[in-house]
Amino acid sequence: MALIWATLVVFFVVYALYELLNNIQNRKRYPPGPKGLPIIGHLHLLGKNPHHDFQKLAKTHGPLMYVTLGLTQRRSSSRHMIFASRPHNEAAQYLAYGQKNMITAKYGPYWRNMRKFCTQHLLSNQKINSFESMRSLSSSHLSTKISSLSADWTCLMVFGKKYMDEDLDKRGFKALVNEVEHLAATPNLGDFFPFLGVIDLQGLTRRLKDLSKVFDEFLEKIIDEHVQSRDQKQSKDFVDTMLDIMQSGEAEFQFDRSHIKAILFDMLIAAMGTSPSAIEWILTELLRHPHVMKKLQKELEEVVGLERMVKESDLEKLKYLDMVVKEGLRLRAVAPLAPHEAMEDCVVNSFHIHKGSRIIINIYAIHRDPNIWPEPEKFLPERFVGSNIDIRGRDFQLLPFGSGRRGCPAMQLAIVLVDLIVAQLVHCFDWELPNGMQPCELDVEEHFGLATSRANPLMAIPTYRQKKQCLNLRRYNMELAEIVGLNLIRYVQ
Ligand code: HEM
Repeated sequence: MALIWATLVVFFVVYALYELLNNIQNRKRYPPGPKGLPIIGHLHLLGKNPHHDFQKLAKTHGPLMYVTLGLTQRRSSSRHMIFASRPHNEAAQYLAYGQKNMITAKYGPYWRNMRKFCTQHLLSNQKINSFESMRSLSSSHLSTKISSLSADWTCLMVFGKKYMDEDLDKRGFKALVNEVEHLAATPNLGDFFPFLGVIDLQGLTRRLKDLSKVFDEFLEKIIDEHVQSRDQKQSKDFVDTMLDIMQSGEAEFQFDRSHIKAILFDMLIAAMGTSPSAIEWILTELLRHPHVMKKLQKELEEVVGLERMVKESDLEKLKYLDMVVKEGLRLRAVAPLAPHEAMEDCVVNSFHIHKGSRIIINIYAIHRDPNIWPEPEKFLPERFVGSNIDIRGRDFQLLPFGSGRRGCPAMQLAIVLVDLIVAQLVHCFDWELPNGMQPCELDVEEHFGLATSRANPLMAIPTYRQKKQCLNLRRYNMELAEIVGLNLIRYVQ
């Protein structure tokens, strides 16, 4: 009997040692991270500006960090083809017909084909150039009903015609797009605890359903109009081309009316939120730094003069403008967090990442990393003098448009829009702050959303500075200023 017990004890000891050794050998090294709470993980560490919170945590835990949010896991990380997918997104279930849009689509044939299609038929350099006349001439008689130039240009490019606020809803484009951006970025318990999505404790699902109904009716109307007018049209626009694909049945992926609506929705939201926010942030920094504004005006005077408007063809000669815009997009990242999903188990910087993990690239933190950018919190366009760092996703220290497969497909269009509108506003007007406010008093509080905008509207007083005062030009500029969301409190007569 004693022998049996001794054998069993030896067996268990050997087995335990074997298991221990095995575990040590196979132990996966996960990225470091803060201590989390049961069930909610690190959800309680995130406030109204999660990009700031992630940045603070990374100062303690390093650039590749592991946090768990509810029942899902997130890592702040570098990028790779394996991370080319997007995680589950509760808001897009309602607004984008079950993530059938491009922005939140999972990596796969549908996303690949739609991206290729949108790039070819809407966002290629050739297409963007073909809309140049629309961006200048038609602006002189912009409808005052749509208070957004971006909306106007987007409607023209994507839908083939302009739409008025009331075509969407009495609340108007800007208000509804703001609401979408806010809801899409609000931490939704359904994203982290899938079973809670159904209960809708935060009341978000009800608001999402309400919004999706308004947008759905608008997009249905656009498609119907295109179906009815197809035979009379000489040239096809973006919607017509998508209808052709749907009706031909030749798409290599499932493609019906809901897919068309999801893509149109993407373009509308992406275009209306991002570029106006970027412009508003750059103007904020110019108002906070009058010497930069003066230097930019001087460049514009030298290159363009004061006898005519800035044109798209002038942009490549405006080197200081390029630095101002780069620095503005660095300091005030409009899309501060890029959400991705790991498609396979992988190892990054010797840390193990599980398949299915959410990967969040904190563009905001990269842009303010003191190891890369001296005095990162300062607005210093001159930091780009003699530097060939660009914003097109090639240089990983400056990624306002992301990079790689999921990088912004509309980057070229966005750069033209932002450059042109900033140049025109600074060229046509001198700007001052209201009520004797000093430049350093102008706040930079952020409102986190799909596009992170100013929390408080920008108030500024423009004074007309061009020599030849042509009426159309004057009206155009006033509209431009309203369009980018500035609440102009006084126009100079
Ligand atoms: C200043 C303006 C803009 C900025 C800063 C910006 C930035 C970004 C960023 C950071 C991403 C995510 C990249 C990633 O996940 O790695 C993105 C994706 C995207 N953007 Fe933009 N964007 C701008 C303008 C636009 C415009 C005007 C449009 C449409 C007309 C647009 C359409 C899209 C789409 C469809 C995606 C998703 C691409 C995909 O997932 O495959 N963006 N953008």
